[in-house]
Amino acid sequence: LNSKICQLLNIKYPILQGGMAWVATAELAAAVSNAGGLGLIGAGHMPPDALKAEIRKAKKLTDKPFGVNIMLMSPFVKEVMQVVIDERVPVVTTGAGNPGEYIPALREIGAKVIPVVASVALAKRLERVGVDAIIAEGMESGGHVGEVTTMALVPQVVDAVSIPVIAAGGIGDARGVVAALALGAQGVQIGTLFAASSECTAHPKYKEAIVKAKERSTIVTGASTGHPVRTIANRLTRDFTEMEKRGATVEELDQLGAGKLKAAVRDGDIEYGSVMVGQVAGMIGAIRPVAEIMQEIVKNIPEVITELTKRM
Ligand SMILES: O=C(O)COc1ccc(-c2c[nH]c(CNC(=O)Nc3ncc(Sc4ccccn4)s3)n2)cc1
Repeated sequence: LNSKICQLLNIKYPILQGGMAWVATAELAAAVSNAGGLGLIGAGHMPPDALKAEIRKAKKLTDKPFGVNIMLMSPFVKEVMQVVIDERVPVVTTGAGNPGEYIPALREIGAKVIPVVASVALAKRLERVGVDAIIAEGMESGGHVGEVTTMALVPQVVDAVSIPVIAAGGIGDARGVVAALALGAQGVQIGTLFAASSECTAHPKYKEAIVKAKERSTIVTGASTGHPVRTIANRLTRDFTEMEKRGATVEELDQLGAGKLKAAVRDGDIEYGSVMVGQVAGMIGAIRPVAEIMQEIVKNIPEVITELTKRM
């Protein structure tokens, strides 16, 4: 399975692990990089020193390339960009915003910059400012989502830009990877499946919630705040939906959401926490080591393609 992404990022398989806030710590990122993909530390709302420590930990756990995902809504975005530059992190992905203003500084140190986008318009805007590739993320994914599905978004982004496109959202096995390649993507980004791994340091109750979830267990709330977020339906989403119906202000809703991702992922509060999980959770039946997850995907890709060609 060769792909421009493998050459661009110097990795064996064009499989990135989503840089999920609170979920994607150095242990998970290093395990995915050691397994031949690209691991990404999720900076989330981390202060700069915490991120530096995480990057140093990852450098001890793997000598393969790994990256950092910067959430552009973080109050520390400027400081963490500086940490990424000082630490010479080779790959930077960004989410929940437009990284345009940071691209010159990142390109200066030769970091590959790969923004996550949820629209063709943003993909075109960012190609123009010189990003290296685009992660087109469908609304099947967990966390902060756009409004277009992976199946519809990916081919339209592929047609709109000439830089490599990585598909994200709803990819849970080799069939999803082959489908993404068929849509014109050069690689995939996988979040929920890697969150359900042994090396992921999330709370066992958060991981158990992924294994128990079905394809209809998640709901998107917060559209009225401008940050629609996909999580497992629970008491928090019921309270959130109630408040939205009663016309709560954006501040009140953001107040309700604040700190709830940490509550779910770190403290295992899956009733009142924000259990950010994608729709592929329905096909995840167990927590497995990253190497096993990666090897099963890579082994099955040729079989999926052979099965397809037999039907031609
Ligand atoms: O159009 C523009 O200029 C920028 O607009 C954008 C709008 C959306 C996106 C986008 C969609 N998906 C992604 C990548 N995925 C994510 O960013 N997923 C996330 N999950 C949890 C996060 S923490 C958070 C964030 C908001 C509210 C509550 N918590 S961020 N980025 C990127 C840019």
